[in-house]
Amino acid sequence: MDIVTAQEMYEWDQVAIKSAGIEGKILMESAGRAAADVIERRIPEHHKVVVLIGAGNNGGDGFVIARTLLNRGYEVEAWQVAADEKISGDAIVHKEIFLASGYSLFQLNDWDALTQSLEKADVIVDAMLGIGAKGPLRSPFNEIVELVNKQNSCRIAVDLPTGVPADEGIEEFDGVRADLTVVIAALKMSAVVQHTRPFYGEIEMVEIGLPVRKLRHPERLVWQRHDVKRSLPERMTNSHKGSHGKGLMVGGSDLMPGSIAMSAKAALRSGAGLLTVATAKEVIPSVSSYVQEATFLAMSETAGKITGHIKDDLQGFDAAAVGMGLGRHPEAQELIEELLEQIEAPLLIDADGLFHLKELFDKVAQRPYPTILTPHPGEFARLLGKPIKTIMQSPFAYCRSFACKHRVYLVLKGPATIITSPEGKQRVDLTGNAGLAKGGTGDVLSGILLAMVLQGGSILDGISNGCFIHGTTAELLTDEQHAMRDLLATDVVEGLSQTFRTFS
Ligand SMILES: NC(=O)C1=CN([C@@H]2O[C@H](COP(=O)(O)OP(=O)(O)OC[C@H]3O[C@@H](n4cnc5c(N)ncnc54)[C@H](O)[C@@H]3O)[C@@H](O)[C@H]2O)[C@@H](O)CC1
Ligand SMILES: Nc1ncnc2c1ncn2[C@@H]1O[C@H](COP(=O)(O)OP(=O)(O)O)[C@@H](O)[C@H]1O
Ligand SMILES: [K+]
Repeated sequence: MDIVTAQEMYEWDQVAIKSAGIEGKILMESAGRAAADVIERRIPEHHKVVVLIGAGNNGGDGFVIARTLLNRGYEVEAWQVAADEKISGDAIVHKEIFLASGYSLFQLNDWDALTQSLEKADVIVDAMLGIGAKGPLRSPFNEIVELVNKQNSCRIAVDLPTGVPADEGIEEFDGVRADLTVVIAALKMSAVVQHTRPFYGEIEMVEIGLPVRKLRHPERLVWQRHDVKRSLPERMTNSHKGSHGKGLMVGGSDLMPGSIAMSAKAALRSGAGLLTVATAKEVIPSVSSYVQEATFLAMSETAGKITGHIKDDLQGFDAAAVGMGLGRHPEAQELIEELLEQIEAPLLIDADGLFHLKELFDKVAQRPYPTILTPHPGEFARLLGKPIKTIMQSPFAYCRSFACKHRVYLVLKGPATIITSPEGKQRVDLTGNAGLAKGGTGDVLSGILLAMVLQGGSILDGISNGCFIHGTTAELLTDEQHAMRDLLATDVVEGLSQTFRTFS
């Protein structure tokens, strides 16, 4: 599922119109009818519907929706909330068809009448502004949005809630708070950005007949189950443990032995062939009792934290992960530096491993092997030296420029996890739920990601699959045996079996 900016969406429309000969008014008819189908499926026939219609193409969709629902017997009041002379483009055509079909239109001459109409409505359809909205809402839209948000009725937005910017990066705005948004043809960026996402409510996407093969797809999409099914490496019948990768995991300390333990178990539960855990000597017994399948490298330690070097040969590993429960002591920086220089394979850096990384960016960029960083927003903000709020307002742009500049794969974790390749390709994982908002779930993710990288295929596919599997496991667990409140990171580790079974 593509994620587009307003500009990219307009380019698609132009391809449809100019290259494929699908006129704008046909696209509008398709969009409006598809949205009406969604609305019809969601509401009982006796419900009173008010459709609020703006001047541009979003308003045009509104004329089609109102006409279609009226044709199908719904009680609909269609309100044109822009002046007659402002109605533009294909919306003019659909206004004429609406009127010529024998239906009447309410005009915004009398605020009391609109207020009464909205108060009586069971459903308010917002077809006022879509991707064309620019700047703060002007009158009367600002007043109408306020009025709409006060109602108890169900609010259904067309394409995007009026007032919400389509793109990332806009902090100040006021918008319709929709219960459901019928998204046309592709997700707009703001549908997955933290501060704009809540305005959309539930999201349902409709297809409007765009010529998909002719479109220039942005390298930005939602990673879905069918993508995982297609790209998850198969386990061959005659494989042996070496076929599935030999992994190294470095981390753990006396006060955080659980992190590396959960990462290690998650990696093994996700298919890693062989796993060696390098950790402080005194930490080994607690980790090994939880992960009996792993082997260990005892690292020298000071006050329960790894301080020494890895003396073992680092050549034989197919991938490594470092940072989980490592601690933020100065010696950790030397360890990360050593791994960046010596691991001749993909290296994933998480948690405390990211703490000193700002000092090591040169080493990261120089690596001829893939480096994968998995920060949460706080860790990413630290790496960038910018406030979390600033980054989370434009996460796609920040992730892209960071990943390209430092030549890394970046996994910015959250309810919408953004995965970026060093070339700037972006994938969003929308799986998971607030059950994962707990300490330790990031460690589990690191383990899963290491295992995915170990098992071959492209790194970008592997880490995208890992994020999907992590989130889907939480969903399966909270659907069945757990509530979001009680779900633990260790439950996610054990729940992986259930998820993998759905892929076999
Ligand atoms: N061929 C197409 O382009 C298609 C477009 N579609 C719909 O068209 C929408 C985009 O249409 P438009 O480009 O006409 O844009 P919009 O309909 O989103 O908005 C344009 C109108 O809003 C006004 N406006 C902009 N910013 C404003 C503000 N801050 N306060 C008050 N008024 C403001 C403009 O003056 C203009 O009248 C999409 O979101 C989608 O719903 C669909 O019908 C499918 C086909
Ligand atoms: N509300 C949420 N919805 C979906 N996923 C979430 C949510 N909160 C957290 N997660 C996921 O849980 C994990 C948390 O990772 P992280 O913050 O590193 O935790 P920790 O360091 O405690 O292990 C990430 O994969 C993140 O995407
Ligand atoms: K809208």
